[in-house]
Amino acid sequence: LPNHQNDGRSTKDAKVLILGGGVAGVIAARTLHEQGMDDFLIVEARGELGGRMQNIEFGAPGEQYTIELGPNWIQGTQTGDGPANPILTLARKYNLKNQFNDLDGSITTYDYNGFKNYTDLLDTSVDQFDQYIAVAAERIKTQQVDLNLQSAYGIIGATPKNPYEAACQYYQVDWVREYAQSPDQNSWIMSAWNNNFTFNTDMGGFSDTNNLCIDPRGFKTIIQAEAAEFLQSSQVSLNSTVTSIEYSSNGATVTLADGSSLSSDYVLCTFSVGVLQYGDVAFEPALPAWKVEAIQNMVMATYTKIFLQFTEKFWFDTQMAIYADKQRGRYPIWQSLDVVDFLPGSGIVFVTVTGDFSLRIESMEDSDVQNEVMEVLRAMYPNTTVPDPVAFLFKRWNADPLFRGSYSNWPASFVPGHAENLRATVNQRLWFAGEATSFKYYGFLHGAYYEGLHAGEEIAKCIAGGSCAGLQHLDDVVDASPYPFTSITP
Ligand SMILES: Cc1cc2nc3c(=O)[nH]c(=O)nc-3n(C[C@H](O)[C@H](O)[C@H](O)COP(=O)(O)OP(=O)(O)OC[C@H]3O[C@@H](n4cnc5c(N)ncnc54)[C@H](O)[C@@H]3O)c2cc1C
Repeated sequence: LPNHQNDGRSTKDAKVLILGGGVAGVIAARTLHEQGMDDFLIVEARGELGGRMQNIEFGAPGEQYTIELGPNWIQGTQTGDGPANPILTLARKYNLKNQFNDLDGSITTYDYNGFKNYTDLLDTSVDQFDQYIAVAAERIKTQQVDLNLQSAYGIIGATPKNPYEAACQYYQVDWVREYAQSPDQNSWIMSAWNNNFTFNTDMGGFSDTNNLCIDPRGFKTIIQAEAAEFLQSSQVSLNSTVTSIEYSSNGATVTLADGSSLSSDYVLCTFSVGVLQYGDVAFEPALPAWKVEAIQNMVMATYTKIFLQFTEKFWFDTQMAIYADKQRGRYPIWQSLDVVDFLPGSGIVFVTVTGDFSLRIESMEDSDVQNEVMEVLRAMYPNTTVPDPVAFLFKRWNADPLFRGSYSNWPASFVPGHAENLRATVNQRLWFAGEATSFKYYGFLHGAYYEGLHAGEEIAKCIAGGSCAGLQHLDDVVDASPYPFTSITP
């Protein structure tokens, strides 16, 4: 048998198995490579790298355009020569075509009877959003308990009272800031800080600008091109679905769907928290209770873009539109790609739904969803003969076993100890990284980027040092106090 012991390589299949070839996996691999450690293997179920960065050609034959099913924006760019979002840095390096998306100023508003101007309410909802962030900062100073956003809006006196206020709140909370969950499912304090770290330059954020990727190569091109700079074909195994991960303090063995297995000294798991919650991958031994609690306590939100193409544009000339329905979250946010800065002449408009509404439409037939969407569009344009679309498409992110949702979102019951445990190493050998393990930028591409970087650096240190404890965890996340009302008799 060949013996690799003397050439510095592991006798196992790789020193590090990187499970998942999304942003976190690719950047972890690049980091190991930069540290001179090339004995790693990326194991990815799909036929390409990029993970949730996915695009397709959409439209009638001969009228097709590249659209993004997953991430679309570089969120928070750069202010002057301040810190740059690393996704922006990659975009610059690979000449990614991206454009400023005017999410504050280029908006038309509608309700179920057609056009209706309520942009003043939108301005109010921006002020309310700023207020809830400011109050969250005060609560942190005095170590007050986290609450959910619905409570936050109630406390600052901003609970929506009609469909217009609800639509504007949805725009600010569920949509612009991409929490993709209704306010009752969001942490107040952490969502405020998640917002600040990316968008608020006073808090170290990049900028409050969102740039939309409209590159015909697709957004994923930046991560694939980056991988092409350092990755050898022997360092990546595509079309390889992991079914189980066996780990001990000596290393790990990963089993694939075809029955084959791979062994390593270290394993870095970058699967989404949705995949981990769902139990798509078996861990042997079962993960410890502190890790299970952290995984199950995070929320995997779903964000769904529903694309339509028409032969002729009949809709708003702004980049954005808001539709206020009697039911909050029913086909509320519309984006036109058929504008001068994006894909002029494309005839493409799309509507986004999130959270429970996403789950609802994932359980429906495409044709039924299309009928509902068209009903809304026809209500928005009562005096126009709105034809049926020539193309219609949406991706079911929650049903996809490789993702089980779109991105993580911190609920009020998730406290910093849980975040530490979500990221912590198990038995020194089993590591975790991905957008969800980012304290500051969970949910975002740049969160996945920084987490891949961090895990790569830490694993490289372990390898260089011979061994190490990994990232530490708390055995118990303690936040509760004993039942205090001793004077109350049962
Ligand atoms: C609809 C949508 C819109 C978004 N919008 C934005 C946006 O505009 N801006 C932004 O910054 N972020 C956005 N995001 C979030 C962003 O896409 C993620 O934060 C980021 O891509 C996560 O990268 P990751 O490496 O952590 O995980 P992933 O990209 O999920 O990588 C994990 C990899 O593991 C693979 N995998 C899973 N299970 C297995 C298995 N059993 N065996 C082998 N491989 C497996 C998956 O195929 C995947 O490639 C959006 C996401 C979605 C879905």
